[in-house]
Amino acid sequence: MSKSELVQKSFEIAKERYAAVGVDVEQALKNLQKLSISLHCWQTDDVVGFETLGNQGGSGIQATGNYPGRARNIGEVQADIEEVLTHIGGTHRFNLHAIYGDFGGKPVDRDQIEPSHFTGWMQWAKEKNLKIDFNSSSFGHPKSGDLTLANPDKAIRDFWIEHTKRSRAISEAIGKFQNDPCIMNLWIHDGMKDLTVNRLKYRQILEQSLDDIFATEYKNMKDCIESKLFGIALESYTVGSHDFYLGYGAKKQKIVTLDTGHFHLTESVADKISSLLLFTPEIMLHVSRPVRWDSDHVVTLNEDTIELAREIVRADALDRVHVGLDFFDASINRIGAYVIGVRATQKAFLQGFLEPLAQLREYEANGQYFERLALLEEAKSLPWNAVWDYFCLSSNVEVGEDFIPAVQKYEKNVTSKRS
Ligand SMILES: C[C@H](O)[C@H](O)[C@@H](O)C(=O)CO
Ligand SMILES: [Mn+2]
Repeated sequence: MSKSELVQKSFEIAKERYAAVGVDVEQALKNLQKLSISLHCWQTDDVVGFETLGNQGGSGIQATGNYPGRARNIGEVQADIEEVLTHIGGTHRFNLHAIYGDFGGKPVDRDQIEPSHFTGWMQWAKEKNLKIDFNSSSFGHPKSGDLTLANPDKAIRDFWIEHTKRSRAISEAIGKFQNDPCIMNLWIHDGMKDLTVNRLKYRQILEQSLDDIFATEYKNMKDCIESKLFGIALESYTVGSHDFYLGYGAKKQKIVTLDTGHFHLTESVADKISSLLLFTPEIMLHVSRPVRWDSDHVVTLNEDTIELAREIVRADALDRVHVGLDFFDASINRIGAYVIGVRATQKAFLQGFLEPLAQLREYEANGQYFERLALLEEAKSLPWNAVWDYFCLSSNVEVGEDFIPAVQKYEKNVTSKRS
């Protein structure tokens, strides 16, 4: 029997097995097909970008590793993303940072960026059937320091306010061009290495900066605000903490971004979904994998990711949740990193779509908690992977580990030749 016949046969059996617990597999496949994941540009080149002045690094984040083949220009980022797309089913988005503009070799400072620096990206994305999301970039610049939008120094603060306003205008232009809202994320590293006696003051300044930035209403972009627990060399205090942005988001109806690497390791990000859905308009996710800290490891199919996906499906909130990735591992094949991360995220959602929810909820309503736990446990080993293989087969992408040689081939022919 050929591999595809085997996949087909296993799928038919899985379908029956799932039907027995009240799950419609065809519907689950449709849902998975609709799940659009925003591929972050920064795994291609270790968050360096293409500014002529150069990204200085630092500002609380750090890509570690020196695996060969980093993308060195826009053409290489695009080629790498195109390669990634050949290994994943579904239709996806592309998440661009402001430092990845096409600056034509000119020194364009961050308070000077314009939509014209991103028209090439828009054109490319249209050709590749991708929608673009956007991010302001406040890190890795001579004016980044420890404080940007929360800086008491008006000149520095105004520089970053201008950058962020321009990032919103660029997002608006992108959204208009692609006839689909561009989701713009705002993350700043602002904080203190050591103890501060001015926690309130910096947060007051940040609130004022955000009010100024968000004063212009746009129709074709949506604002997201991303908190963080701490950054490297900014361990004692983060101005934009989760409480801060949760409060701001609820008050001003902004989208709160949940980066799964930005919380205490024993904190459940999945548990936050239902609360945010009640008080904020939508949710943006940065799916990541923290190992001991916000290490930005490649997403894998672990308990945290599965539980996060399940909570979104259980809340029937896919139309209010934007799923993006955020990892940057420079120690392994970067294209492989994307493929593993996207596929793991898709698998997690597929498991959510295949959950025997009606039966579980019936048990819960009846107070049958043994039965609920038993079915939750059994559901883990229902043949979801047969459905996954079928999704890959019918999406014309490699089934199972077959993507490994395909990624190796691109490495041999393309990325290994980059110096
Ligand atoms: C490069 C991204 O903006 C960055 O990863 C941010 O989203 C973040 O998570 C910082 O830790
Ligand atoms: Mn993030």
